[in-house]
Amino acid sequence: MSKVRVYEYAKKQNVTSKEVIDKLTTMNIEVKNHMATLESDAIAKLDKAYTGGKSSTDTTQKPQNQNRSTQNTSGQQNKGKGGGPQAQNRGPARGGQQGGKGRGGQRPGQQNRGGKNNRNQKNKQPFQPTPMKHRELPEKITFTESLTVAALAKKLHREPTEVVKKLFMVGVMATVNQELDKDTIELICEDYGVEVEEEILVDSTDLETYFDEEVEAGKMIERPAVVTIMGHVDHGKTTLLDSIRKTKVTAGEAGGITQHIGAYQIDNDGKKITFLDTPGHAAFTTMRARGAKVTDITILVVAADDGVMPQTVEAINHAKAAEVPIIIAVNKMDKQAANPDRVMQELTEHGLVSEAWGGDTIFVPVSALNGDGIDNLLEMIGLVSEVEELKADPTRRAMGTVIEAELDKGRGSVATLLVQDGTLRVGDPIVVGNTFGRVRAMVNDIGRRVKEAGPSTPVEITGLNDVPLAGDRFVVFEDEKTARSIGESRAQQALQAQRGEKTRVSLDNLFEQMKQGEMKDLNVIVKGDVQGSVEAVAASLLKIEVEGVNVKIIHTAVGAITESDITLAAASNAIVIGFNVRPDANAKRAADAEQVDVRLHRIIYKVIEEIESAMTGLLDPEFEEKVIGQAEVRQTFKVSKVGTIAGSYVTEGKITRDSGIRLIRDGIVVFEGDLDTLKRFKDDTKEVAKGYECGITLKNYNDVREGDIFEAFVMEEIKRK
Ligand SMILES: Nc1nc2c(ncn2[C@@H]2O[C@H](COP(=O)(O)OP(=O)(O)OP(=O)(O)O)[C@@H](O)[C@H]2O)c(=O)[nH]1
Repeated sequence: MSKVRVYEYAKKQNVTSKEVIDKLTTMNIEVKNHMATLESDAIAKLDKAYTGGKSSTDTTQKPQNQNRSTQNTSGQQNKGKGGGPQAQNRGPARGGQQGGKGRGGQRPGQQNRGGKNNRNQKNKQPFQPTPMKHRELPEKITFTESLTVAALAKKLHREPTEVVKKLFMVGVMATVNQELDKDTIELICEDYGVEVEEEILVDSTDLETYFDEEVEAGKMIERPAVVTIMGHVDHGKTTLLDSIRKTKVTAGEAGGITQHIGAYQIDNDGKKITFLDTPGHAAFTTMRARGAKVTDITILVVAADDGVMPQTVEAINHAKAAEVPIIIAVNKMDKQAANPDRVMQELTEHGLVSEAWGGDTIFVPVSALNGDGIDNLLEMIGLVSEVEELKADPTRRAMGTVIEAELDKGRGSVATLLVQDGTLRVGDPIVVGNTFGRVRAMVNDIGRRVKEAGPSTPVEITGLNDVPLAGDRFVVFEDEKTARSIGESRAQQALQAQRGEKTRVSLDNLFEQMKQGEMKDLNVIVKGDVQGSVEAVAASLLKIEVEGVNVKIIHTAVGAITESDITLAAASNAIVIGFNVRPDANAKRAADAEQVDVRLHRIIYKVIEEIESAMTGLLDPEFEEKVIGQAEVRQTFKVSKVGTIAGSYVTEGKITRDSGIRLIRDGIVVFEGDLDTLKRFKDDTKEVAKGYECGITLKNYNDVREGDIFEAFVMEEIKRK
């Protein structure tokens, strides 16, 4: 019979050590304390008292899954008293724990092991203690995304093999290094009775996440609307901006007339409105392309004497793509030639129907020059802002967008920021795009130094380590160290991203994106040579029916593909179709840089075919012609049945048997077709290189003359982007 200490015995009987000691005292058995060893006769007596004589230390009676504790107990036996308190501790502790958790279930594997141990015990082989400490199951574990079996076992303080067995029991065959998904992890943890929680990793360097932070509804207050003015060249954007500012800037403010930064704020009957002075639509869309939505309302200026012009349409489409409400300012109403009805009529064609005509677009006749109608315009802005319910929480950390930024010789990096939420203060540690710093000085729209700026306020700041880009987001952090580390890792990431690839939609990856459910709308911009062809292409595109994706025409116009088209395409993840038109040099460069897919066509059904096949994943490989060589005809021989043999001399590159041939006479292509035979002396040959003579005949063409030039070309498949 084994020796057992008092506390061990107490644990087995689920009583306190003191109770056991008391009982022993009544039996006249003296023990010093709970660590005292019980002799076998004492155990027998206690057993009698507690269990009516059934031995409590008889290990062979126990469930097999307690074999490990048995193992330890037998170890203690072998080692005798030298086993030390810790070693003695293990066996019973585990036994108690298992009993406590009420888990009597046995696994076949464990039985086997138990059997083996029992044999060991019988053979009295020296005991090898298990290296892993037996630890209690944790109450709760956490994981992110997934865990390997080994990692899960470690978190559960269990042997990996035990977890593998458990998995096996629930029908999951897994090796120790296999990744387990969320469901499986939860299943296993449930089986162990351990709570489990998935931790969602938040990327602290992603500034957008701060914009998405939950805010208390109670702290939200009304904020000024942010307005952008757009329109065709010379329709009066600048004049309107000036006119609004002059009428509304308080007279007492010295220097209030000169606008200091690319945005300003006015007070209209106690309500503030912020105007952004973005030069043109491109800037507006560039910001959007960078993920920033800054504009709440767009004022579209249309000169009443000129009507809707190409850039008016472009502005409409930019605003629509950004889903920003549009107010029409029909300008130059003071002019004799003003014809507001015509403006209304023309805009109807672009889906902007005036309220007077039963639509819901606000039209305000104004004269930016003499100030007529400006009050009405501001009132309408107020009305739309109310409908939009523009709100922000001034108590939050400040965040917003860069309106413009530059490097100033004296002051270093200078950035105009639009605070969109929270309140920005001098001294705030800040991350702006891929730059960081502390707000050193802050200046408002009229050049005054300010200490803080609330929602919808434009301010100019200094104190950044580098110059950010227009459209970059900014977020304030609790300390400079955090700001620095986030700013630095963002700069690092940006560098890596520059080297890596962007995934813009292109016809080549369209099908892939559709399959992955990333694409619901295929945004398309159509540019064409004449209005008729643009409309025809757009109409045919809209007729394409492929399940899972919708063609959405976001902009159409007559003329070459411009940089602005590319910017809009990049911001809206659109492809550009050019029908009988080409991109200009700037557009080409921008398309390359932004990786916008530009498709050029001359035949409508080809456009449709291409888009359709891209949608169904059947896009044919694209080929490009490559000129491989040139030969000059030195002499011709007419041979009956064969035709004209051109004795030629290869002047450049090479001519190959399977190349296509263009026959050029006086700079004009007179024939294009296939080569029939290519011979060196009398033998057929596969290719003839520069500096050699050869005989060439063409398939179905005999009018070859001395002095003609053969241009050899091959069609090469080009790798899709
Ligand atoms: N008669 C009249 N002229 C106006 C009015 N608004 C603007 N103009 C004139 O129209 C011309 C163009 O005005 P701008 O404000 O520069 O036009 P813009 O749209 O800003 O032009 P860009 O900056 O070139 O795109 C200027 O000569 C203005 O004086 C108006 O309400 N009435």
